[in-house]
Amino acid sequence: MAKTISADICIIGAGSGGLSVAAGAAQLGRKVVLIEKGDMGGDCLNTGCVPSKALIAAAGRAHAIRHADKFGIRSSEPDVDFGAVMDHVHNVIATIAPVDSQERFEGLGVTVIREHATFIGPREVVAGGQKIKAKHFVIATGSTPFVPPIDGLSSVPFFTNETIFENRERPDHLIVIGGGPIGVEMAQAHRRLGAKVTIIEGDRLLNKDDPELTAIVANQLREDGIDIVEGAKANKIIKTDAGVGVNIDDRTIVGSHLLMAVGRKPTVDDLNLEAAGVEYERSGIKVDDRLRSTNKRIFAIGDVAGGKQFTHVAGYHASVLVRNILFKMPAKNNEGLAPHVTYADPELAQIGLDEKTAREKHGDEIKVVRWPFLENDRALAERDTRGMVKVITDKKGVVLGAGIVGKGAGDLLQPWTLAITSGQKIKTFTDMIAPYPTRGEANKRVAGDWYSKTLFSPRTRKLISLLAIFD
Ligand SMILES: Cc1cc2nc3c(=O)[nH]c(=O)nc-3n(C[C@H](O)[C@H](O)[C@H](O)COP(=O)(O)OP(=O)(O)OC[C@H]3O[C@@H](n4cnc5c(N)ncnc54)[C@H](O)[C@@H]3O)c2cc1C
Ligand SMILES: NC(=O)c1ccc[n+]([C@@H]2O[C@H](COP(=O)([O-])OP(=O)(O)OC[C@H]3O[C@@H](n4cnc5c(N)ncnc54)[C@H](O)[C@@H]3O)[C@@H](O)[C@H]2O)c1
Repeated sequence: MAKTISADICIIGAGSGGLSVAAGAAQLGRKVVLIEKGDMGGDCLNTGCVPSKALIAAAGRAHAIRHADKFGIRSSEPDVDFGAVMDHVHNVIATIAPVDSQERFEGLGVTVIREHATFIGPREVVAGGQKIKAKHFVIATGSTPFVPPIDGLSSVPFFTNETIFENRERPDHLIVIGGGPIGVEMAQAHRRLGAKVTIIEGDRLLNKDDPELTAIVANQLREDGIDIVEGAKANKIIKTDAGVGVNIDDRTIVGSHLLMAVGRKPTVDDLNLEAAGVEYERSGIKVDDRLRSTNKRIFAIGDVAGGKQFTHVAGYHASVLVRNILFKMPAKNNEGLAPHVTYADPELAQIGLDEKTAREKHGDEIKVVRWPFLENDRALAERDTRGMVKVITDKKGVVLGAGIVGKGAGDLLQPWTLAITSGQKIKTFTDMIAPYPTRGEANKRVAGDWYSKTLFSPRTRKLISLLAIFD
């Protein structure tokens, strides 16, 4: 007979979302059970954000060695030890892992069960030999790589994000199917670590972002030597002597290895959601604006909730949930305000509306301003002037969206995130004093540009000459 545990909150999944709820609820004195079937830390720590950014960092070093000559330092072809690069990647994971560990959470008072969880009723879950009854359940089971039913795919070995960081030998020629964030980040990292790389993208590269900005990333990828095939869906995969062949339209691209990066699938299988009265669809569990499922005692957060799939969104969902469940506040999910960053070089960061969506929503009642890093002294000193800051406002200057492409774009975007979250006008940026020389000055200059046409108009000049009477 299964042992029964009673809890205030039972969380399924110890990834970015589940861990945040567990830490918050336990520290607020609630009895929390956290169930995890795999590694603590979920996708982000083990097979997502952390290993990918560590690999990108190594690739950046290799790229810098190749291109040092512009600084008067002799360039050379770096001697990349791919196995040692993967050691570095796993070392970074191990360094961060204690924060997400079972020991840490048990130290906070959480009961951690390392088993697969399944619902057996609207308020009951079983995991291993234990039955958990709770006032509230949180499904934070994340997502897994979507593997499309492409003819022949099952006849060849292929990587996904779950296996690529275990590979210790540099691929001769990596074919990446999918030119979204995973495809782009992994393609550039592998190319810079010495592999030949081809990206096959059915639509256009990074198609969720502003094409004016993504074109700058695509240029760099091409300059790095990546072959990009856009508007071409992989329709058949064949096994070849070299490894793998991917048929697109009337030609076959042959490579040594294959990475599938065509999107994600919410982890809803094997949870027996029907028994709990929780409905789901292809994109994930159906939730209302308070993240409640069709069973009001069961919430869903993070990748499985069918919205934006980012670690910071899963963490934000957790905060919405804590306010709802513990503070009894009707907090609403407003993930539309979440920024996203693709960590290519140059980085690509976006918050709020991009130009196309802003025009669809506001017609011509918007103003678009840009400031290129070509006019930024720090960028010139660093000989890296790729990219720009692009800002969209309404007629009165309220910031609707901002997109940045360039070195450190993710960090540079943060004041715009604050401005949009707090409904500020672009004038806030002209008022601030930005330290010189920083890339952040571009944020002030783009705001200055918004006013310059008015400021340097004949009307203002006339006003200034009138005021000169008081000289
Ligand atoms: C290659 C890659 C790079 C990424 N880079 C970034 C980035 O730079 N920035 C960013 O913000 N986002 C990034 N993401 C996205 C980010 O990893 C996810 O959005 C985030 O991990 C989602 O968190 P989550 O808590 O919803 O799910 P997860 O972190 O996936 O956690 C879900 C957990 O639930 C467990 N689980 C599932 N079913 C059960 C069950 N029945 N019983 C018990 N346990 C179960 C799983 O084992 C897993 O540990 C990246 C993703 C990938 C794949
Ligand atoms: N920096 C980050 O924050 C980061 C990094 C990686 C992943 N992520 C998260 O993970 C999610 C998944 O990333 P992803 O890149 O796998 O998915 P994605 O859905 O963003 O991109 C997949 C791409 O594959 C293409 N595609 C689909 N089928 C194809 C086919 N048969 N042939 C050729 N192309 C095909 C699609 O057109 C699309 O552009 C992202 O949306 C994001 O939420 C975030």
